[in-house]
Amino acid sequence: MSGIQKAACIGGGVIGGAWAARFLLGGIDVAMYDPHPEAERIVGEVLANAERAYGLLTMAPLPPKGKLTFVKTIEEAVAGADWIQESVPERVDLKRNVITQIDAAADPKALIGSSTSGIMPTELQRDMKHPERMFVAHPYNPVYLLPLAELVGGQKTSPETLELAKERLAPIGMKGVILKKEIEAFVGDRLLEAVWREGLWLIQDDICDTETLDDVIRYSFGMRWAQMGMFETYRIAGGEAGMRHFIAQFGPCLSWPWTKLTDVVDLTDELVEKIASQSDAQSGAYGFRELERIRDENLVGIMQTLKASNGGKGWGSGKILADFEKHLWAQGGAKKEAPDLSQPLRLIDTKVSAAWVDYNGHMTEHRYLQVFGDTSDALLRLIGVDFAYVEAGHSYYTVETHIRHLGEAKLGNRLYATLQILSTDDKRIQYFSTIRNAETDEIVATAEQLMLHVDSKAGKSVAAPAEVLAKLKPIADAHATLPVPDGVGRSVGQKK
Ligand SMILES: NC(=O)C1=CN([C@@H]2O[C@H](COP(=O)(O)OP(=O)(O)OC[C@H]3O[C@@H](n4cnc5c(N)ncnc54)[C@H](O)[C@@H]3O)[C@@H](O)[C@H]2O)C=CC1
Ligand SMILES: C[N+](C)(C)CC(=O)CC(=O)[O-]
Repeated sequence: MSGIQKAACIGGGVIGGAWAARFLLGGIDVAMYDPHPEAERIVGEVLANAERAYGLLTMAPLPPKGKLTFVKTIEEAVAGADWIQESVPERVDLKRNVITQIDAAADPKALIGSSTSGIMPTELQRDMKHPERMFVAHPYNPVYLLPLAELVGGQKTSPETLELAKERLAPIGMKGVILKKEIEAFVGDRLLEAVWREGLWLIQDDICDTETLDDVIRYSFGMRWAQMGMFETYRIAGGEAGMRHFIAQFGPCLSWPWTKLTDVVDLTDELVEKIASQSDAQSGAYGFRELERIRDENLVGIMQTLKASNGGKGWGSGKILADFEKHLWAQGGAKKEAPDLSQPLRLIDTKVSAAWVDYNGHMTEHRYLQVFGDTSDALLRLIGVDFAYVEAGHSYYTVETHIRHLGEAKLGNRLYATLQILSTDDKRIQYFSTIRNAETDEIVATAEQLMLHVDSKAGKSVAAPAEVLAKLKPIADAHATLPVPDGVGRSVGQKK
């Protein structure tokens, strides 16, 4: 995957700020131009929320954060950038002027994406000298979490540009979807606007208020849409007879008078006030950034669940997350220094996130196992048992775990985990992991575990190959000289 080396963001509001966060957390330096007097504060707040969300999203090693520079002109921003993202307000004249200015100053090979929600790229590239490298890269809010960018070319965009854009987005965890033709509002916003238009009528006509309308979405089809789209969902809704039956049954409803679809409600001051005050009653108890954080935690939870779906292969946005993590591990793993074998291996650094805390106000039981599991995975990667190894049909499975809870971990506590190998043979690894509070170094929990090397297709244990054992042996030999940790061999309820 050949990625972006340096990005420029022109416009740093809701979307430009979140693009910057996506780039920076992907390890890419960003030059930002936005004349707003508070641009630095606004982008800083978006970045803080994005960092918090990534901390919850993944244990994979993120690259060192890119450097963010605020500059005074478009020319300064685009200098040396190979991806330029325009995110200025949605006005054709303004966007066209800004894009023409970018075009004049940028390297002719740099890609120029526009965040526009609906303007055709042909309109935007009209006055450019190098229009072949300009396209729409329409993201979804929050750009740093939602992986999609609709890639739309105009009449003068080259097909190679769209393919290259797709390729460059992949290493930062994004999925570029190339549309076959340009159309106003692309695919996503055409669908969203149809739903929004109908929603506005339902409020205007006092059928429901904003809260009821949102409840209808989030308790029903909103949940479906997070994991399957419209057509896959309706295929299932057609029962055993599938899509043809679904269309035969529900297709005729489309011409019943259920909907006002193409009529646009008149957004009078009165209607705007009605919607705004209903929305205040619904969500006004939360501040804006607080609502963003709640949204981010929910999105993270959904993506993590989808990552575990489909027999662990990942599904939808969870598959994109799994692929992103593979990339991060491959990158981060390659840069790792040789481990210090003279002591237990420090393999995991993490933080207690809001989603990990239970009704007792501290880290809940199963998250300990998650940290210990991640520690085991880190050992496996160290000895060459990585994604490619597992995909090829072999792995290590955990067959026994004994966890002792010795301290408390509270929300936001930084933790680290070390691992000491106790014994090995060609099939088994017995080891002892310790989670400590990174600020106080106090032990929070320990786990003694046993893993077995398996042929996952045959479903039975087999000896690990020589190349894995060769990487394991020096660690096991070095750890055999360390004192046996306190707690090894303990059973439940046993006195010291
Ligand atoms: N807000 C959303 O949900 C989404 C917005 N978009 C698109 O992203 C673009 C930006 O929208 P938002 O971020 O929501 O707007 P915004 O109003 O939050 O941000 C626009 C930013 O552009 C800056 N700006 C104005 N003139 C400028 C110029 N000449 N050069 C550089 N910066 C300039 C403003 O100071 C402001 O910070 C629009 O094209 C919009 O359609 C796309 C997807 C979702
Ligand atoms: C409201 N909007 C048209 C700017 C929304 C988008 O373009 C995409 C999104 O994030 O919903």
